Order: sequence, then structure tokens, then C-alpha cells
Amino acid sequence: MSTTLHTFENGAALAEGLSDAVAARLAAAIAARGTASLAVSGGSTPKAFFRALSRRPLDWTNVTVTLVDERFVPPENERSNHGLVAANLLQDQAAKARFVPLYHAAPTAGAAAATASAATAAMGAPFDVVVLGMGTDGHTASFFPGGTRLEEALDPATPRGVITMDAEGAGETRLTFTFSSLQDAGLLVLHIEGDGKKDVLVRAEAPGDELEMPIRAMLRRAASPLEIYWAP
Ligand SMILES: O=C1O[C@H](COP(=O)(O)O)[C@@H](O)[C@H](O)[C@H]1O
Repeated sequence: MSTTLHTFENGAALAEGLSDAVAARLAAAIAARGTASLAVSGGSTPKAFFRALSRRPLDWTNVTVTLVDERFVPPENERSNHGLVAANLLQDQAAKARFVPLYHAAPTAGAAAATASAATAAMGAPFDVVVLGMGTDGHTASFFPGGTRLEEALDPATPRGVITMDAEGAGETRLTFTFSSLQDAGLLVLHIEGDGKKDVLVRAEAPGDELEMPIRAMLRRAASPLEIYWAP
């Protein structure tokens, strides 16, 4: 497994550079197969990237967008990743893209995960583009240290699809794609910003338990090269 670090002068330059790479991969997929799939992260980091990508001229009608992970909350909730994507990515040119949510108004998170697995399976596999984030605790997607289903989520034998996750650091119950769903994307990106996140990355790259810093699973075992996009 290989990693490449792409360093930018600042967040604005990173947003543009990452948008160029993602748009190029989506365009190549559309040229080859007629459609393209994109799975993005939530959190505070991707807003500028989403806005830059939404302006890229692309055949967005043939792009399907989903989330790497989501909170078990409706899109109106201020902590919803769906809400973040709707407000910042599914705008401008990208307003024509199709969005497949992970949250569903089901009686339980487990039922929502099952519905999300079925709905996203129709997007095909592997994803053309996956953009991961990383928390300061070393989580990525909703692979949280101490998570109730962390070992299952990281097990390469766990099938593609969406499962639930509860963890102390997670707030709400989460819905997350499994490791096997994300690690073989045509373009696999880790998008991080700031010196604090760079320090976390350096710690994750050192020897240690994957369960303590789940981003290690991607750094060590992803089938696709991991392209790390960073700016101070
Ligand atoms: O909980 C989450 O956090 C991570 C990182 O978020 P950030 O605010 O530090 O950028 C994110 O990748 C994940 O999708 C989100 O659900």
C-alpha cells in the first residue's frame, strides 16, 4: 500500500487542487462507463472543497454522490452530513448530481443502515472516488476508537455496505460504510488540514494498534494508493 502527500500553501489552494483531481477522475469514469460515483466525508474540513467542486463543469447528471459516513439524524439537523453536502456541494453545476443518503427515517439505526446498504449498492463497486477525513482521535469515516463495531467495520472480510457504530467520541449513533467498501476506490483521498491533523497523521504512521487509531487501516491496508491532501 502506498501513500502520497500533496501539500498546498493554504486551504483555498487545497480546495482547488483537490477539486481538480476529483473532477478529473469523475470525468474519466463518465467517459469510460457513462456514470461516476463519489463518496464524501462530513465534518468541518470539506466545506471549501465542496464549494470548489460544485463549480467544476462536469456532466453532473451522471454523477451519483453519497457519504462515507453519517449521523443518525435527519438532514435538517445542524450536525447532519447530508445537510452539509446539500448546502455546499449539491449547488451550482453540481446541483444536477444525484444524492443517495445514508440516513433514512427508520425506527432504528440498524434499519436505516440496511436501507442505505441496499440503496448505495446500486451505485456499483468500487466507488470511483472516496474522500476521507480524519478526526484528531485518528478516526476516519465513523471508525472511532472504542467504537462498538470497530473490529467488524475494519475487518476486510466484512462485506461492502453500511453498518451502525456507537462510540463515546461520536455523539450520535453513526451510519458508516465498512472498510471493504472504501479501500479500493479508483481515487482514494485523505483530506486533512492544519498542523494538528498533520501531527495526528505522523502518529498514525508510526507503529501501533489500528484499533487505537483506525485511520491506520487505510494507511496500511487499503488496496488503492492513498492520496493525502494537506494544507497548514
Ligand atoms: O465525525 C466526523 O469527523 C470526521 C473529521 O471531521 P473534521 O470536523 O475533523 O473535519 C469526518 O471525516 C467524518 O466524516 C465525520 O462524520
